Formats: sequence, C-alpha cells, structure tokens
Amino acid sequence: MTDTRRTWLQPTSVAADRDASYISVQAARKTYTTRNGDVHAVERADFDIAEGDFVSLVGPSGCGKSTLMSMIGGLETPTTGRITVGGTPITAPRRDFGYVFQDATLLPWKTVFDNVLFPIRTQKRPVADYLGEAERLLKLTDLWAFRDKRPAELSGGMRQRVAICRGLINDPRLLMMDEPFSALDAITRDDMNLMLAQLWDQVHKTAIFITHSIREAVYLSDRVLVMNARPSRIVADIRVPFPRPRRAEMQEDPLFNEICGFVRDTIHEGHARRQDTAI
Ligand SMILES: Nc1ncnc2c1ncn2[C@@H]1O[C@H](COP(=O)(O)OP(=O)(O)OP(=O)(O)O)[C@@H](O)[C@H]1O
Repeated sequence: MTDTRRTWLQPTSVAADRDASYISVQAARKTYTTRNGDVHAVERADFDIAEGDFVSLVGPSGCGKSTLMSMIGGLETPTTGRITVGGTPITAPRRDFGYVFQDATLLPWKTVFDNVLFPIRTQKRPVADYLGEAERLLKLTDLWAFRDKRPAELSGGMRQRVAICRGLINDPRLLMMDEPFSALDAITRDDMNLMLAQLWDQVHKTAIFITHSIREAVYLSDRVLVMNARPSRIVADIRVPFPRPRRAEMQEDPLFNEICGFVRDTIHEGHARRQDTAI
C-alpha cells in the first residue's frame, strides 16, 4: 500500500548550531570559471550530516554531486559558503578522510595487502600498527585468500573491494565514495551492495556515497539527498526508514519501491524542467 504521508521525506533542516553538526555544509556554492564562461556546478547547498550516517547523493549527470563531495572532502574549495567537519573548517584534504573512486586506482605492482596499506606508508605511519586492521578488512570483504595477488589477477568487483579496504585502513572519520560500482556488471554490483551493507554494520562510519543507481542509494543509505541540475540544489532529503542490518529482501518491500519511485520522479521532474527552460 502506498504511504501518502511520506514520513520518510524530511525538510533539509539545519541544526541551530551549525558547527556542532558533524558535517555542516553552509550555503556552499561552487562556480568554475572556464574559457566558455562560468559553470555553476553547485548553486547552493545547505545541510548537515550526523556522525555515523551513510548518505547518498543522487541526481542527473552533471548536477554537481562530485563537486559537492569534493568540497566536503577538501579536494575543492567552495567559491562562497563554508563547510565544517567535526567543527573544523575544511580547506584541504584530510588524513582522517578516506576516498574511493570509480576506478580503483590500485598500484599494479603491489599486492592486495600492500595496496591496502599504501595510505599508511604515504602518511608515514608505522605499518606494523596497521597489519591487524588490514587483515580484518580483507577478511570482512572476503579478500584474505587473495592478499598476495596483484590487481591484474583480480576481478573488477574484487579491485573495488580492495579500494574500499584501502579507504578504510586508517580508520577514517569519513569515507567518501564516488560511483565506486558504476563500472561493474549488474550481478557483481548486487553482490557489492550486499557486501557494503554488511561491512557498514561492522565499521559504522560516516559515509558519503555517489551513485546513479537509485535502488543502490536507497538500499545502502540512512539518508538520500536528491540533487537537481540548474540550479544545482538539493531538492529532496529522504530518511530511509529501514532498520539495519539491511537484508536483501528489503528490495522487495513495497515501501522500498515507493521511495525509489519518488526519487526517480523527483529526478525526472527536475530534468523535465531543465528541458523546458532550454527551449
Ligand atoms: N574542474 C572543472 N572545471 C570546469 N567545470 C567543471 C569542473 N568540474 C566539474 N565541472 C562542471 O560542473 C558541473 C558539475 O559537475 P560534477 O562532476 O560535479 O557533476 P556530477 O553530478 O558528479 O556528474 P556525473 O554524474 O556525470 O558524474 C558539470 O557541468 C561539469 O562539467
């Protein structure tokens, strides 16, 4: 039965004391100046994220998802506005953030184990202190038997699992994942969703996740932020009302499908408006 009350749809509220929120994006805007004029990649973003939440960003291609995540991760600076994490303004990438991208970008000459430990070496931390954590993460992601393999000997899904372990090795306060599964086939992607949901039950990290798959976003997230293109803003904020641990059967639930349908319609409405404006 359709829940017309949509209690899972919330206003994109902000806390009274913005800096007290774990992540606080305060009127952040990003304009790129190009030879062909200004590109308003993010028109205005204003929201907070609580510690421990898994938050997905979805929206049409080019709506500014990666730019927004890059600003939170300190990889891009907002043109105006302010972003804080743990009360500290973000001005550069931080050692206590983890990053996972669409392409696993593993070092081909290093083993799985050494790839996972690579951030520890580059950050000049004592590797011996992290051997146990590398083992734990590789076991949680079913990669322990492959620890001595090189990336070329792994499947695409396995390489992304290594990249996720590498993103988690330094016990980051925040993990950012930009379309980590988009290059995988549908069956592998389903497996990766289950793996990531189970992993999250173990690691309990704050995460920001970008995907073009609405079902993936709703399945994995505590919260889904839907973005619109031009103006690039957040147009819906959904608190996914399913408990953890997440079960695969959740995807058969009518409420799950209703939320996915709402997200799809919201994205299409924004897209249609943009087409109208262009005419
Ligand atoms: N470095 C840059 N210089 C100029 N324009 C940029 C730059 N990075 C992104 N853009 C533009 O900003 C807009 C938002 O890009 P962004 O990559 O953030 O969108 P997205 O929603 O992540 O897209 P996709 O889903 O296709 O990955 C796009 O119009 C893009 O062309």
